[in-house]
Amino acid sequence: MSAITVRVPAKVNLQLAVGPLRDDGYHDLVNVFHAVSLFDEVTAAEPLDPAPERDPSAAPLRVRVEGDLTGEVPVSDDNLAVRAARALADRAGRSYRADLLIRKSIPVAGGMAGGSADAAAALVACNELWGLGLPVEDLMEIAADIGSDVPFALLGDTAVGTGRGERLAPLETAGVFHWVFALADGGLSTPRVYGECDRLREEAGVAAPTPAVSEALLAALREGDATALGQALSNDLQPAALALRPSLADTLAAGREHGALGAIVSGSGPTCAFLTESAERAHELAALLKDVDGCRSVVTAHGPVPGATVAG
Ligand SMILES: C[C@@](CO)(OP(=O)(O)O)[C@H](O)COP(=O)(O)OP(=O)(O)OC[C@H]1O[C@@H](n2ccc(N)nc2=O)[C@H](O)[C@@H]1O
Ligand SMILES: Nc1ncnc2c1ncn2[C@@H]1O[C@H](COP(=O)(O)OP(=O)(O)O)[C@@H](O)[C@H]1O
Repeated sequence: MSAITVRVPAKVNLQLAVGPLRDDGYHDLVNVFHAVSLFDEVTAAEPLDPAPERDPSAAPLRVRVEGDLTGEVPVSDDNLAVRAARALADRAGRSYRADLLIRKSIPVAGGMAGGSADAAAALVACNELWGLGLPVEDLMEIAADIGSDVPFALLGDTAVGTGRGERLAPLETAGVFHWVFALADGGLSTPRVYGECDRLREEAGVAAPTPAVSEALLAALREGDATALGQALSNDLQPAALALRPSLADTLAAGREHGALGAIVSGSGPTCAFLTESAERAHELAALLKDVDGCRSVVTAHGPVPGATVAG
């Protein structure tokens, strides 16, 4: 096969409980991930130019990015998809080549793990393109070294992540949940939001709690109860995201006023997520939120959906 395309979903965090800062610079988490139907696509293709023995200057891994607002996505070796492909080649012990094309629909630096999704998609695509046949457990290990959210993009559906979010256990869910996402202008830096969370806790003299999964959330997922799920959504990073981007409070309030079952900042933000009763209600709410200040665009999606999957 000379090209493999993988489709990979965005995530929203249904619960993000942030524990103390660890010595390695990460926080212990209980992170309930939920994959939603907003997808990036990554194609890994055999390069058409001469093999390296004939052109030693040719880079083994190259990347192009297509889509709206892809300005902040690096097209260098720092791209998370390139880092993932390189880590996979290193594991296989050979200098494989690939041209990667990322078609982005997931907002960049939006708290929906688009970069992590691209890394997971690159692992699946290159594993196939290079005929490595590595099992998903091996891909999971490589994924965790790239970033805390990357393993979940391989797994998809709904899962709880512990440790720094990379140790996953799938969660039982029933039915389909309907979401509206309000995308903001510009991103928020994940380390900066974690740093602000620590700062706010210190300022308030509050010790970081030991993170624990919400039983109410687990029950709502098991029963497919959107009303209960809306009430159980929680995000310990939300106060920090709001401190750094105060306009998000207005976006969340607008969603609640228009009847969302739950309104929350997704992960480190600035994307805001709204849960609704039905696909129809999601479209109605999306239309109402379109004109809210600070809202760049609004999309609807459903979850859960599977993780990185070879297309076609
Ligand atoms: C906050 C979350 C919620 O799912 O995602 P986003 O909302 O940004 O997508 C994640 O915890 C982000 O995971 P990811 O984006 O993979 O982060 P990593 O590359 O592993 O780490 C980037 C930086 O975030 C901080 N970090 C990340 C994970 C963690 N458990 N504790 C942390 O403090 C650290 O400062 C770290 O250096
Ligand atoms: N393939 C990629 N897609 C998006 N961002 C990437 C990618 N590779 C590296 N990055 C960098 O990672 C940062 C965080 O990206 P992203 O995963 O979209 O956001 P978040 O961590 O908020 O979910 C971006 O600011 C960008 O500089």
